[in-house]
Amino acid sequence: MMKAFERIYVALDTTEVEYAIELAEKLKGLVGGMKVGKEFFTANGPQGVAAIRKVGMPVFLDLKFHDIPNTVASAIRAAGPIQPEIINVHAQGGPEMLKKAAQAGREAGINWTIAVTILTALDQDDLSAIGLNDSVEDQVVRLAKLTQENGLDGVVCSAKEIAPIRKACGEDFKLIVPGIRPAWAAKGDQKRIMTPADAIKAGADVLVIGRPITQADDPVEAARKIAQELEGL
Ligand SMILES: O=C(O)c1cc(=O)[nH]c(=O)n1[C@@H]1O[C@H](COP(=O)(O)O)[C@@H](O)[C@H]1O
Repeated sequence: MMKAFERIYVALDTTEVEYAIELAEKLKGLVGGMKVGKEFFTANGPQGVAAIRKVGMPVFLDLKFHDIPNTVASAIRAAGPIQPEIINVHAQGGPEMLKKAAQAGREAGINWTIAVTILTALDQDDLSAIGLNDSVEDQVVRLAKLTQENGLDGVVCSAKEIAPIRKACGEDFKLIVPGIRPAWAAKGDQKRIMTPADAIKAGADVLVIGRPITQADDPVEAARKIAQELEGL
């Protein structure tokens, strides 16, 4: 059973490796892990990720691979030596890509290989603009089922879709949820959002939280406040 604070992964969206290490050191013991994405990885590569791992925190390598099946599988195998706890691809890469990604994740010894459904910065109008005329919820559930059928461990989704995905995919399927905004934080570019406590109550396994912690005047205090909101739920 995960403790409440262990469900929080902090998004290290920065190019600055020293700052990232310092933040990871300060947040160790207050949150469950660090999420390293395209900005940090493009600037600092696998060595940068290794420096975060060295702090002693699990890492979610968020590179959202979306390419032909062979390329995605090879990229996941290449991530093996970095030893991320979680890695992700885009579910829109299709069934064959998902299957190969799941296999590669297992071969690489990565604990959870998961797929992004519909990004939390998109809403119904954005889906229409790219020619997807189903509701956000139907499209997310379709992609979650496809992800599960092809052997991955879970999905990234907004908190708004936790209930329908749980219904479709069951209790063991991992739900990693960004677009988290405490009542006191700015929404920024996120559109499908929820508070940390409500997302956990809805059934999220992991909360991905960036700016509400990293851009706070005191990130340690912000992380502590969020962890406290989750205690005893
Ligand atoms: O895969 C992700 O982590 C992800 C998927 C998604 O649908 N939406 C989303 O915001 N994310 C990531 O989650 C983090 C959210 O950061 P904040 O909006 O600052 O809390 C960013 O690093 C995003 O890249």
